[in-house]
Amino acid sequence: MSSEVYDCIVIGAGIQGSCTAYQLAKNKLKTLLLEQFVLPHSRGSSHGQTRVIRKTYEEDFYIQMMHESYELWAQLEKESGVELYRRTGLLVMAPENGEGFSRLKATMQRNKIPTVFLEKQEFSQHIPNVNLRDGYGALIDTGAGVLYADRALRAVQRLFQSNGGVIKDGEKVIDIKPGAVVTVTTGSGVYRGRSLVITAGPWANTLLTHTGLQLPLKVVKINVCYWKEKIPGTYSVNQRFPCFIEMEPKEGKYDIYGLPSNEYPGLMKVCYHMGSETEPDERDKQTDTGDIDILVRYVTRCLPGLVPVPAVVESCMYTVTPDHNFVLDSHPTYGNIIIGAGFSGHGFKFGPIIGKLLSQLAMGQVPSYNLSPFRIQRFQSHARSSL
Ligand SMILES: Cc1cc2nc3c(=O)[nH]c(=O)nc-3n(C[C@H](O)[C@H](O)[C@H](O)COP(=O)(O)OP(=O)(O)OC[C@H]3O[C@@H](n4cnc5c(N)ncnc54)[C@H](O)[C@@H]3O)c2cc1C
Ligand SMILES: O=C(O)[C@@H]1CCCCN1
Repeated sequence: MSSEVYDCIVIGAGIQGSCTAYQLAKNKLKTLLLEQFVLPHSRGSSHGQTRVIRKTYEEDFYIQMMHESYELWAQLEKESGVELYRRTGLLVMAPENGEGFSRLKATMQRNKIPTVFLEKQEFSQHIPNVNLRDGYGALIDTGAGVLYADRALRAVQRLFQSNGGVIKDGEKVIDIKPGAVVTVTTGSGVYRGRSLVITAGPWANTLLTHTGLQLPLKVVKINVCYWKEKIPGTYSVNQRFPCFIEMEPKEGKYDIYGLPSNEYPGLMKVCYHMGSETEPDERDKQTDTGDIDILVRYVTRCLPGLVPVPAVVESCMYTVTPDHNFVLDSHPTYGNIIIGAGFSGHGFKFGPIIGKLLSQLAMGQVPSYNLSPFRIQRFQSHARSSL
């Protein structure tokens, strides 16, 4: 074991761990970022070319965090010199008189988010090649867009290193010994840190076992489906086609969403916002395609310009909490162990602000947002502490 003691060790170099490590290094803390796989990899939750960024949320607290997150993404673009965000707008379709849509509209208005409400008659003029279901309303969050995910992850990791941070990839953490100085053992080394941040995505509970804590997290495999345009360019980012979310689609219980064709020319990404449960190390053994059946019916009904058979299917994982809100908190027993987990399929856009908040917790500072929606305590009967 080296006698070196880091100010902070971060486990997991997905978007949340990388953004946290970057914030710590920027604050001049001696920081080590450990990653089990050789980087870059496609086995967790942060890989792939694109993610949606939006302020379209029903809860004020997410909108407030997104205001700052947009600013931090813009700063990252500036510091890295890499384009990370492309504005496309986000179309939301939902049952017009449903509770979700009413709540969403009210929150958008209350927070003065630039929004265009589309009447049924003008819908097809603004959004050609999309069939709006009868009884469904539509709005556009005009500032929403696409984040270039893989590019963003690389940029943040580079900035972390250029601020003096150390990344050790291909090093799986196999043990954690809590204490005033935490000892972390990997397959090839032993490291010590005054604080520890666990941002292990789908593996959060595997690591938390070493600290006597389990969270109510469900890991699901998402089939990331790309669909071929019958006429290339119909749904292209270059034609200013927006991202979209359909809430409460008739075809399934969860949202269906899409991003304009961009990363694979002629192919549009359309996915189901849920999947089937999996062990993170056994992801490829989960072969359920019930979500794809739902998507085939949806594409056939709603997106007539796409061939209703997926042309490419990739894999990704969500780590889902019971209320779909994140976990951003200190460990209930060990105050110098910080946990960022359960991003429930919507955490990427928050990466920079989550990095800031987790770094504040690791530095013992008061976090700049009220973190009560994200506390471990909210699970009460769910969270099992074996200590
Ligand atoms: C298909 C899909 C679509 C999505 N769409 C959106 C979207 O449009 N907008 C949005 O905002 N969000 C979206 N998300 C969610 C977002 O991508 C995730 O919330 C985010 O990437 C989670 O990041 P993370 O760092 O927590 O996890 P991960 O990226 O999984 O990172 C955790 C890391 O920890 C490492 N690790 C685990 N165990 C160990 C160990 N023992 N030792 C060392 N390292 C370890 C893992 O290898 C991994 O690299 C989507 C997710 C998916 C899957
Ligand atoms: O976080 C998001 O914005 C998207 C919305 C749709 C589901 C996947 N995640």
